[in-house]
This record gives sequence, C-alpha cells and structure tokens, in this order.
Amino acid sequence: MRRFLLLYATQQGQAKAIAEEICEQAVVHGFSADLHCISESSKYDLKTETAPLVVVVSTTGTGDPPDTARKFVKEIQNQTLPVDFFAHLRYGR
Ligand SMILES: Cc1cc2nc3c(=O)[nH]c(=O)nc-3n(C[C@H](O)[C@H](O)[C@H](O)COP(=O)(O)O)c2cc1C
Repeated sequence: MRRFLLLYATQQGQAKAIAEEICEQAVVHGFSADLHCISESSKYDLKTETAPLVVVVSTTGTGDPPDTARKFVKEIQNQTLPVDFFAHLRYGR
C-alpha cells in the first residue's frame, strides 16, 4: 500500500472527523495513512518525511490556528529556518 502522512489540527472536532474519513477512504483506494494530531510531534518527522503529507486544519478566532497547531505554526514560521527546509515535502492542505 502506498503510504502518506495525514496530520490534523482541530478546535472542535470537525477537522479530526474529516481526517479520519480521509484515513478510511485511503484504505479503500489502496493507500495507507499515518494519522496523527499535529501536536503529536514525536510521532512524525517532517524533516525526514518522504511520503506525501496531507494536513487538515481548521481556523478559529480570526483566522487563527487551533490550539493544538500553535506550536507547529510557530515552528514553521521560524525566520531562521533555511528557505528550502521543507522543499522535499509534497503536501496538500
Ligand atoms: C469561534 C469561531 C471562530 C471561527 N473563525 C473562523 C475564521 O476566522 N475563519 C474561518 O475560515 N473559519 C472560522 N470558523 C469556522 C471553523 O473553521 C469551522 O467551524 C470549522 O468547521 C471548525 O473546525 P474544527 O471543529 O476542526 O475546529 C470559526 C468558528 C468558530 C466557532
């Protein structure tokens, strides 16, 4: 089965439900999704990830990320990261 990484960030559960549906449908279509909340950073490593990445994230407040995504957003907004830091990633959101 072709694997991909599936991350979600949710405030009220909708993004998680959508990610779980994608995970179920993936199997039907011959894919295997590794599903994690985006805050579970010990369970995935985007620096070394070679499989496609799908991110399901809701917005809250005034276009703010869910609480579970705040750390992730802060990390990828780090201005000291090289411009090609995530250049290897194939991702959709
Ligand atoms: C308090 C609140 C603020 C919201 N703010 C935004 C927003 O700024 N932009 C947007 O596109 N959607 C906004 N929404 C809509 C949510 O993104 C939408 O309800 C989504 O399905 C929630 O997903 P979740 O259950 O994964 O948190 C907001 C919803 C709530 C309840």
